[in-house]
Amino acid sequence: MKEKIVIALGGNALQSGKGEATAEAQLAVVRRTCEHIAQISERGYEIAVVHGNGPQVGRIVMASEAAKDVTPAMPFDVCGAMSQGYIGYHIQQCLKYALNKTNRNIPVVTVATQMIVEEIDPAFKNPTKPIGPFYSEAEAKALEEEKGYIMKEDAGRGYRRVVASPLPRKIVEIDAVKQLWDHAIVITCGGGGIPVIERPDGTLEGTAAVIDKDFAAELLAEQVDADVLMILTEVEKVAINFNKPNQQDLENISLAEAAQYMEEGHFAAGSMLPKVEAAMKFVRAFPQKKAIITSLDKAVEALEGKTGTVLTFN
Ligand SMILES: Nc1ncnc2c1ncn2[C@@H]1O[C@H](COP(=O)(O)OP(=O)(O)O)[C@@H](O)[C@H]1O
Ligand SMILES: NC(=O)OP(=O)(O)O
Repeated sequence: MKEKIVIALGGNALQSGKGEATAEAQLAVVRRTCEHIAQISERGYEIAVVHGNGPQVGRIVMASEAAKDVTPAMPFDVCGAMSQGYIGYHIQQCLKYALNKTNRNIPVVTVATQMIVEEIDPAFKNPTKPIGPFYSEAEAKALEEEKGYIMKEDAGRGYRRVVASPLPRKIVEIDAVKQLWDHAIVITCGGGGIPVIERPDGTLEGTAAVIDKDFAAELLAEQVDADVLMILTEVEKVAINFNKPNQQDLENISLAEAAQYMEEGHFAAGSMLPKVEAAMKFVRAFPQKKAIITSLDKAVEALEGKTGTVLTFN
């Protein structure tokens, strides 16, 4: 039986390091990303793809607000849905092309995916998720005053707007994803899913937030009984003492070791921490399975056990 893998794509899979925001720039990066995903598919894995959307949804919100004199501004959840649509479209187009090059006619489909979050999630009172472009400190202060945004420094890279990032609780379209699984590569839970709150009468209501895509990918991996949760980012391995002279890259780590390093503060909040937390949650739920954190270009090698940080229960 083919192994199932849920792949979470980090920011560098969608945008160049310079963060150029045009659709053309994104398409060029996605083209390269999809070559790697096609290679994974070629190795015989069944795949679902989850992608981030922080920069994209931030820019859609900005564009929508800037155009409000011409056309009504879109609510935040709708902007999230738009980001799923255009990122999914780019991945569909490029992945299909990459698969066809190896004569593998596998359908690729994006599911606009809603994710139930809890209205009482404390994240709504403590926004942490960076979205949109980077700003200088002075620009950030001006935006706080002008627009009431909450701006925070993002891992030494500049200031960004932050929004609430509640935990994903339930994938609304999970039955559709499961049915599609045997027939297609499914792009789902994009941007962590469109955050919705379930009312007592069963209706769903979109809310202003951006869910962490690594946590969403983990939930998906649990729900589809995936064999591997693979989180792809910029670094080949997770490290302790990251960016310090005594940095040490981690290869195979147990749940207990990961917990200890986390406790010691080795993983930066908002960047590596959610990835390690998602990986830990997956192996806690499925002690026989593994989570891999590595870079896009090392994904195939990591699946062959040659590199990456591999987290297992023991
Ligand atoms: N302990 C660590 N080990 C490795 N990378 C780390 C660590 N702490 C922080 N990082 C940084 O976190 C980044 C990944 O987070 P981020 O860029 O936010 O993710 P994404 O790939 O999902 O966009 C890495 O590229 C690295 O710069
Ligand atoms: N939604 C989400 O996690 O996006 P980023 O990966 O771009 O932060």
